[in-house]
Parts: sequence; C-alpha cells; structure tokens
Amino acid sequence: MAQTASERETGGFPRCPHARECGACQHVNEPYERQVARKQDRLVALLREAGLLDGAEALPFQGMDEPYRYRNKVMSPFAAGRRQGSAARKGGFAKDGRGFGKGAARRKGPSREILTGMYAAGTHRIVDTRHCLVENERAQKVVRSVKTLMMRYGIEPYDEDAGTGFMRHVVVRVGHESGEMLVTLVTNSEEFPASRSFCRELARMCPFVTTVVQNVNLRKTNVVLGGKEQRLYGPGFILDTLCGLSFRISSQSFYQVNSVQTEALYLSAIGFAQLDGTQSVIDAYCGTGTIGLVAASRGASSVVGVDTVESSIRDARENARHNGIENATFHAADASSFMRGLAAEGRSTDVVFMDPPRAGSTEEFLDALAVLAPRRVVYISCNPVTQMRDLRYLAAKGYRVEKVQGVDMFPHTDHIETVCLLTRETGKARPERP
Ligand SMILES: C[S@@+](CC[C@H](N)C(=O)[O-])C[C@H]1O[C@@H](n2cnc3c(N)ncnc32)[C@H](O)[C@@H]1O
Repeated sequence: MAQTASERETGGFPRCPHARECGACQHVNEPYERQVARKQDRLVALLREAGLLDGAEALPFQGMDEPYRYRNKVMSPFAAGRRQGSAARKGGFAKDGRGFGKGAARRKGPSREILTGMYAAGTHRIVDTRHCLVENERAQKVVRSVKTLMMRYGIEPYDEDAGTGFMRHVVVRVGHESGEMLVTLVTNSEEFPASRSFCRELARMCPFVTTVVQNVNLRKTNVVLGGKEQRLYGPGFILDTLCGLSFRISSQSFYQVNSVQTEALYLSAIGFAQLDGTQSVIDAYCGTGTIGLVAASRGASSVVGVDTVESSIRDARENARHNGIENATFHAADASSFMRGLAAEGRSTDVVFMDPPRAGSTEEFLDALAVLAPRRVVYISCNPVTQMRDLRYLAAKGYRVEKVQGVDMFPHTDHIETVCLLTRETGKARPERP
C-alpha cells in the first residue's frame, strides 16, 4: 500500500492530527516498537522496585501487529458550539431545552452548532476528533450520524452548566467478530417523543446498528451513564465472539475495549492456570463472565464468578446458557465479601483468576484468598502500581510471582495491562478461617 505524505513524514506510520489537543494517546506519533519497549522496561522496573523480580520470569510484552482502530467502544459527549444565524435555523427546540414538544420530529435546524468528539486533556472542552486513529471507524460514523439526526430533529445538546438540553452522550459498542453495534443515547430527560423514527433513521444510515438503548441521566455529574434504561430498538444487547465463545454485551456491562488483545490476554491467563480438567476455579471481578467461561470451556472442572454489577452477572449467566456451559455459576456481590464468605465456610479452590478495577483489590479479599489457598493465582490488571501492592501482600502470605506478561491493550497511551502468575509455596501453612 502506498504511504501517505504524513506517513512518510513520521517514517512509515500514520500521524494523528488531534494528538496535541486531545491528549488521550500520549505517544501516537512515536514508533510503536519504541512504545512497547518502554512499557516492558516500566513493568520490569516496577517489579524490581516491589522486590518481586528475583525468580520471576518477565515474558516479552505482547504488542499489536496493527495498533490502530482497535477501540471497540467509542464515546462522545454533545455540547452546543457557536450560535447559528437565523437563516440556518428554520425551527427550534422546546423552550426549556430539555426535550421537544409536539411536532418536534418535523422541526429543522439547531439553534447552535453541535460539537462532538473528546474532551481535551484535563478539560471539558470538546475537541473534534473525527480523524482519531484508534477508534473503530464505523462507530465514529454512528457518532456523526447521531449528530446529523439531532440537527434534523431539532434536538438540543446538553448544557452541563445550566443542566438543560436533551442529548448528553452517545456510547457505541462494536462486536469485533459479529460487527453488531449497540448505541446508547444518554439523555437528560425520560421523554423521547420521536425515538422510534430517530432509531429507524439511524439504523438506515448505519446498517450495522442492531440495537439502540436510551440511558437516562438526570444528575449533574461527570459520570456518563445514569441508572435508568429502556430499549428503543432491537434486542438491547449485541453478541460478539471471543476465544471461540459467544458473549452478550449490554450497555452497562464491562467489556474490554480492545478485542484482539483481549484474546491474547485471556489465552495467556488460561495458559498460566494450566487447567487439566480437574481444577475448581474462581473468576473474581468477572464482568460478563468472559475469563471464567473461557476457563470452563478449556479445562476447568467448575467455575464460580463474582461481580458487583447485576446486569453483568445477568449477561454472564446468559453467556453460560447460550454457550451450553453447565459448570459455571455467577453471583452478584462484592468480591471481598464473597471471598470472605467462602473462606468462613471452610471452602477451598484450585485456581483464582482476579481482574480488579484500577484501584486494585482489598486486604479483605487477599486475606480470604490466602485462606482458600489456591495453588495458582492469575492476577490480571490494568494498573501495575496497585497490582504490585497486592502482589507484595500476597507474597507475604506465601505466594511467589512466577511469570508476568504485559499485553498492550491500549497502544499509544501510557496504560499498561498485565497478567501475572503466582503459585503457593509448598509447605506453607494455610491461614486460619476468618
Ligand atoms: C477490569 S474489569 C474486569 C472484567 C472481566 N474480568 C473482563 O475481562 O471483562 C473489573 C470488574 O470488576 C467489577 N468490580 C468492581 N468493583 C468490584 C467489587 N468490589 N466486587 C466485585 N466486582 C467488582 C467491575 O464491575 C468490572 O466488571
């Protein structure tokens, strides 16, 4: 393929025109190999600082062959830009700006330009990131189409200072294998009168859109999604395939944003666990049950998953059912309390997979884990700083770090994702039940 002028300028890789303003991909205009090498160095340095490097094998960081367009989730806020002249605006919004009254669907023209894109680093100023190199292109098209329809229907973007306007955000999720797309429209009001024709037109403009959900967020907050949702079009979820299994993804469930690297990460994690058909497994912080179900289909004798988000657990159960997996159960609970409960009942397990959020795990969880005394712990993390803290805690309880592997889930950024294998030192006494 012929190189573009900007690729020649950077020595062979595409150049992001938004890098300086947007700030999300701090290293996008650097050679990718250099980025991966720097992440590996950082990971090894963190292990060394934590005193965990001796005897541990740091496997080579797994980069991507094609580190662009990897984000299967694209999220854009909406805000009002410059005021439009009266000639450009034939029609208008409801007076309070929250919704739109009778006949709104036939209204034409916004009062002001509508801005979409990403917030510039550390601000709430929207940068138009239409040439973003990491977002899925079809999802970007959906964002632009929602904006076009907002203008056509006279739908006001949200004003976060005044708390007025209707459309706050759009979140688009794309099934990497299936190509199905879930669109979540986050609104500042429950009433969405023209929703049926809005969704029909959106699906016509973007045929891969298989479902649309309205999420209502009435709070003045930076948190994107509110608690209330209704399905506007299609089944309310999409399906995607990962490691040979089919997964259901709904708007509130956690799903890794880089599907190609998620497979690499999970296969590495499953390989570390050395499942041979006899081991019982706990999948802690399981999301929609992805890791646990892959383990169940690749040699675990039984799997118990736990996550706090109820919709994720509903998806996990449904995922087990439609993949015909009968040896996995899922529980909606706080992982620390759940582990503590198992430990108090005197239970044990062979393998624990744990994949906590950025803040890492808790001492309560790790204490209970030590009582359950799995032979292997496979700790996946998107924040190696909190991971090292937890690994040190486990080391003091008789676990040894054997292997660490970085997987580049977020090319061009500083983020490091790791999977780490710990094994229980033989001859160590199992701690008392709590
Ligand atoms: C990094 S995600 C991992 C999800 C899943 N393992 C995957 O790969 O898709 C972290 C998960 O932890 C869950 N979580 C956060 N705090 C939790 C808690 N206290 N107890 C249980 N789950 C929690 C979140 O809902 C989220 O699904």
